[in-house]
Parts: sequence; structure tokens; C-alpha cells
Amino acid sequence: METSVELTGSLPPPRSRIFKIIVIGDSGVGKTCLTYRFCAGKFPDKTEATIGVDFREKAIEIDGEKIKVQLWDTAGQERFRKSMVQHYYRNVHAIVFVYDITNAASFQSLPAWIEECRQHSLGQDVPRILVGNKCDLRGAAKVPTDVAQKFADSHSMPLFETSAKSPGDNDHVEAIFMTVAHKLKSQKPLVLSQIPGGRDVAPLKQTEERGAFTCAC
Ligand SMILES: Nc1nc2c(ncn2[C@@H]2O[C@H](COP(=O)(O)OP(=O)(O)OP(=O)(O)O)[C@@H](O)[C@H]2O)c(=O)[nH]1
Ligand SMILES: [Mg+2]
Repeated sequence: METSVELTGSLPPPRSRIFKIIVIGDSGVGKTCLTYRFCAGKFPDKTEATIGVDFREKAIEIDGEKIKVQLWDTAGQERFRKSMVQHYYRNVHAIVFVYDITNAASFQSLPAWIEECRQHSLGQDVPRILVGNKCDLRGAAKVPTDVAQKFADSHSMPLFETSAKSPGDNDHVEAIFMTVAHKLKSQKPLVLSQIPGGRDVAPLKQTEERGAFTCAC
């Protein structure tokens, strides 16, 4: 007996791409608060030092394409990050360096964070941005904007000064991560291999990496 299968309908829509963005910087600069603010839309009531990494994910749409922005909120304290560092940098799409404008030491640590990226073979094609956080405490600032701007220019990074806390800066926090997402989208056009059934679809090995840690929001 002969059977025939009729193929009807169109291809299923491509699944959302995931952009993995790691957020790094000294302990206490506000990485958890910034990522929480972007994903949950508010400043968290209280935070504790991050251990290892927390994931936060937000679905966005750019030019009609659904994209998942996956933020890796990393630990600033050496003892909470050392076993995780390899995971941070694997298949990363963009890096957000954060310092606290009221804490000069956190700014002075930036070359060490950049060096860590270099040691993990991150190419120059991986977009990087610099964020000076806690601008609501501008009166206590220890890092002048022009100094930060010079540093950012010398490393070919855009600089954003913002506050995860100030209610007025919500759009700004949003704009920072959206800027990165737009940059990634323009850098990585959707290709056929990213449609289900194609090859090489997953920029992130979900079972391996996402399954290993808890989702924080
Ligand atoms: N005033 C002010 N305080 C902030 C801001 N962002 C974070 N904080 C405070 O700074 C402290 C540290 O914030 P976290 O987000 O936990 O810092 P972190 O960079 O994640 O620190 P680690 O997880 O240890 O690496 C907390 O007490 C926050 O409430 C901000 O924009 N303004
Ligand atoms: Mg944290």
C-alpha cells in the first residue's frame, strides 16, 4: 500500500535567538541591580553578593524579530567567581563593564577586567560597553565623567553613566542594554542555519550551561 504525506502550511517561525551578554566589574558596583532593573523593571529591595552567576532574561523585539537578551550577572568577589570564569566567557556575544562612580577603586580595576577578557581569547569583534553606575549619588562622585570618557575612548567602548536606583533613569538602563542588543542584531544577521532543523543553531548550550544554575528572575 502506498502512503503519501502532504506537506501543507509554511515553515514554523524561527525560534528566538539568544544574545548572551555578561556583566562584569568589582563587587558592589551594582551589576545585580542593573540587570534586575532591566529585566524586572525596578530596583531590587535588597541584594546579596552574587555567588557564581545569576541569569536574567528578557524577551525583546527588534525590527519584528523576537530576541532573548540573556544577562549573565557575574560575581565580583574573586572567591565567588573563580570556579565559574570559564563559563562566563564561553560563547559570549557582548560584555558590559560596570564601575561605581562613587568608588575610584572600582574604576581602577577596569584594566584588570579587560585583561581577564583578553586572557579568555575574546576577539575585538565582541562588543563592549562601559557603564558608570550610581549616578543618583553624583555629589559623592569620585570618577569624573571626562576621565571615564577618555578611558572608554582609549578602549573603543561607548560610556554610559546611569543609576540602577533612580526612578528617572529607567529608560536609560533599558537603553543601555537595548543598544547592545541592536548592535548584536546588526552584527549577526539571522541566517538559515538558525531555523529549526538547520545546523549550528544554538549560540548557548542550554542544557549544559543554563541548566547548571538557577534563574534569578
Ligand atoms: N545609590 C545607589 N545604590 C546602588 C545602585 N546600584 C546598586 N546599588 C547598591 O549597591 C549595593 C551593591 O549592589 P549589587 O547590585 O548587589 O552589586 P554587585 O555588583 O552585584 O555585587 P557582587 O554581586 O558582589 O559582585 C547594594 O546595596 C545596592 O542597593 C545605584 O544605582 N544607586
Ligand atoms: Mg551581584
